[in-house]
Amino acid sequence: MQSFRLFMRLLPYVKIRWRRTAAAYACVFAMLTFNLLQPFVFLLLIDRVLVGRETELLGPLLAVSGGLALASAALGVVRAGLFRYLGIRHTLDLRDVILAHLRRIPMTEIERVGAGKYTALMGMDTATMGNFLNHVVVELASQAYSLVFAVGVIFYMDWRLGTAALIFIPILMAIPRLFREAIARNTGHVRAHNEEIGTYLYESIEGSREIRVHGLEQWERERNERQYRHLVRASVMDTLYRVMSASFGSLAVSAVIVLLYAFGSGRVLDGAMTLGVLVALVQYMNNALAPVQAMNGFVGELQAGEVAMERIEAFLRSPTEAAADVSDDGPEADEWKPEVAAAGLEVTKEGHGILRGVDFNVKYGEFAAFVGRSGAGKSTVFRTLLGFMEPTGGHMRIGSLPHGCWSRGFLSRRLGVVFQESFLFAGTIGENIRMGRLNASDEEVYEAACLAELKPLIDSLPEGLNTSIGYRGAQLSGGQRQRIAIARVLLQQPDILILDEPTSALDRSTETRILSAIGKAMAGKTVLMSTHRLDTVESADTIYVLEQGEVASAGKHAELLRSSAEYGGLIKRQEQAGQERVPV
Ligand SMILES: Nc1ncnc2c1ncn2[C@@H]1O[C@H](COP(=O)(O)OP(=O)(O)OP(=O)(O)O)[C@@H](O)[C@H]1O
Repeated sequence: MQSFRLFMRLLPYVKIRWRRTAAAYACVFAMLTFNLLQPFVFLLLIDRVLVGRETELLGPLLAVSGGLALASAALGVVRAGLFRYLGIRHTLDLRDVILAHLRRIPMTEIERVGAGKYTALMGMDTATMGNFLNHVVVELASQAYSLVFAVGVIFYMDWRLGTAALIFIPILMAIPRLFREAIARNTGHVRAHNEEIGTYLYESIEGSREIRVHGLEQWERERNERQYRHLVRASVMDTLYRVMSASFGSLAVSAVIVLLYAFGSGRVLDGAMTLGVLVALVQYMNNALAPVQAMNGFVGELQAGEVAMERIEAFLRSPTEAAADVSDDGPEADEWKPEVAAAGLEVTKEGHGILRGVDFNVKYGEFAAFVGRSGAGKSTVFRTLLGFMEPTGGHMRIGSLPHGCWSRGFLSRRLGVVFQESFLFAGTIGENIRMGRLNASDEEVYEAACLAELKPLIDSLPEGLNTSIGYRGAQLSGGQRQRIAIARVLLQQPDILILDEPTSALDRSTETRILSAIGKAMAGKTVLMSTHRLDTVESADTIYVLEQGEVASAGKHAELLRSSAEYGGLIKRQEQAGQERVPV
């Protein structure tokens, strides 16, 4: 029943692929039938050929037995191939479901949880469920079939033994219940520790540079070792309970077979039963009890499935973003206008106010700059605009509608972003730029690359745009990576462009040329940019000076120079920093 419930819970998330599944199960049941017919052939062999001396039956009976074995072996190969295919496909189905949900949950949640949990969900848990569906369920169905078939034959041969079998089977089936809870608990612990270790290992790889330069190898080993100890303890306990469950089952089966021999030998000696019938009965009793024992052995796997399913379901129940819809539908196309405004915008995290009543109004075609000291809240303004953080107060508007009215899909086609460290995917330079607009031609990609000052680099590479850039663009410099991200957004040609310190890794002259290229490409469109290099935003229509999550002052560069102490302070600090750098 537990397996059936688990099967029903899993069903909505996988595509069953009925034709292949039916073929695979047909192989299973045909194979089982062929195997279960063998003891009957041996019965005839012993009683009719060996005891009854009907030697003419020897050849045909051996041929039938050999034929059954061959057919069963051939079906076994087909069955293995079909279930392997289904197992992988079902695992991938589940991964797709998880990935689709991952795309809809808040970014802050993804950043908080980290990679370990999601890798464990998509790796271990989906594989466990793929295995459950295409190994555990199949085995349970096969065992149930063998059990019914064998008990039926035993009843047909000797009703008293059949009745005895019916009494023993439920007792054997009750054994795993003794261990079920302990197995579930330890399986859960193993998963949780694996998840933690997954996060640590991910960090060990991502943080390789820091670990080397700070000599953190010992710290890394100790940190891992603490988790390994918990994992080892839980894994050993998990295995011990599983083995105990299976061993108690085996012991009980052996006891039943010994009893059967004791009972049957007396009847054969009395002449009440033929030797062939005793041999066949022992085999059928084995066929009846082996499934029960096997089912006991599956308790561990069932519990692992139960734990994995709970984790998957809990994840799929986790709240999604309000505007997670990725379709291109806007509320009303003519409500769209590349304008952004906020009034009293508040963002709070764990009781701490990150944005505290921020006001801004960026009109169509304007260039707005957000400046301020580190931690002032500039990126948070952009992250909120991008839907990565939820406002906890105030209003934010895009076009003529509140921010939340627009679907993520609609906005993603109209908003372009360059982060300080944009993510580059393993692939070529061209592929990474083309992510801005997937249907762009090679010429358009090259043109965008040139605008982003990548022409000298691309022309110097033997494979040009087709050059692979390695994992996260590791084969490029920080500035080259930033320029690829800029080329990507220039190719996209968004209505609103958000630049979050997009040129921090570039030298002054490249930065100036790129900003001028962006300015030309985005002429007449709306640009929001944050930066620490104040001279790059002197031409902005409005500069918003943020301090501790509030807009301390706003206006044009010249106005702010006259009236804003905060802006003056920022410029002074920048000049001092510049002077301090000169002698170095
Ligand atoms: N997800 C989050 N949870 C909790 N606090 C956060 C979160 N994101 C940002 N903060 C906090 O909010 C404050 C503003 O961060 P933000 O990144 O917006 O600053 P910034 O002005 O862009 O800084 P920088 O110039 O250094 O990039 C910081 O104190 C930061 O620690």
